[in-house]
Amino acid sequence: MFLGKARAYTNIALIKYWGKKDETCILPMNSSLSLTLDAFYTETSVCFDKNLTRDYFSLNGEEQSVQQTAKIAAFLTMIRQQYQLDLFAKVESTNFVPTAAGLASSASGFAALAGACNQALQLGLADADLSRLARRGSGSACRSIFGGFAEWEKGADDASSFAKKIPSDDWENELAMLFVLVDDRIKDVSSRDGMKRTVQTSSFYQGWLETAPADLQTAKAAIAAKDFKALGEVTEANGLRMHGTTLGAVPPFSYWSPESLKVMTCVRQIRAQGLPCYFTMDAGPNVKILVEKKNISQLKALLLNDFSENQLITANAGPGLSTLPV
Ligand SMILES: O=C(O)C[C@@](O)(CF)CCOP(=O)(O)OP(=O)(O)O
Repeated sequence: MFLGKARAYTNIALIKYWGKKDETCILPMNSSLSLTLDAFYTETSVCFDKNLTRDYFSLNGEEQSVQQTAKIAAFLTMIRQQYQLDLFAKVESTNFVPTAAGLASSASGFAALAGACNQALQLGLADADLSRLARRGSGSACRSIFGGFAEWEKGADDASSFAKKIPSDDWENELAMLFVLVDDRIKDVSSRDGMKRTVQTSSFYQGWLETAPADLQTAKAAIAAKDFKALGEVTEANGLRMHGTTLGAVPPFSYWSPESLKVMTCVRQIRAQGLPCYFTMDAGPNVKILVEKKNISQLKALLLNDFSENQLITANAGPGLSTLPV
């Protein structure tokens, strides 16, 4: 038996990954940039065992169905092919998220799984190759190998598409993110399905591709200059442009719920009153607000006028992947 265990934290994209050039290899159409957070993480253990006759996956102590295990099994099959292995594995993941409000991201899960496999099989992968491995599980997972700010260079092929840490002089430690949980019954389109439909059918997708590279450069310059206003503005604009592409898809769709829009309006009003804060959203109705750590208490107090305490979760910058004792 070969055992491995790792912990990885979720990351939130400030410049979004939205659209694949290659579905099998998970190569993106554009480069992206994220902030790894400390509030949500996944611990994953893997056991490659010759006595197993198929892959098993349990999440938060519950055995998952074959269908739910499909993404994990596909990742393990890629590992078996890449490393000429004929062993099945048992994967056990625990998501440490303050609430079950669907915040657990595939990013922390697959980054942790990549780290656990690296340890179990003693692959000795350096960060760039670990990032590539995680990317094969879920694109955004490649950024969770690193703490703080990470840039996922889209690259041209499997070998050149991976993330790296952005030098920031630890500026991320002066920032925070406030999650506003929007309780929404509508079943979202998954990020994987959403970006596929958008790439294939959206009349606005070309506009996204034409603007994302400049947004990335603006965000990197803002980080280098520790310019919060510049980083916030490009984060909010880029997120809105990403979501704009879904409205042009066939059939059109949107991740925004009425309460999402209410949060966005609140953020704009609070910003207009002089507290710098900027929102971003991913493949769901929850809203993430980027704010300087010194202002998080005031922001939270203002939001409590419109939202309940248990809808608000604060997060600071988080660390990169760590392997754990097995
Ligand atoms: O995180 C971002 O850059 C933006 C998004 O979160 C916006 F929704 C997409 C993340 O997509 P992911 O779940 O990584 O897709 P996969 O590669 O199909 O598994």
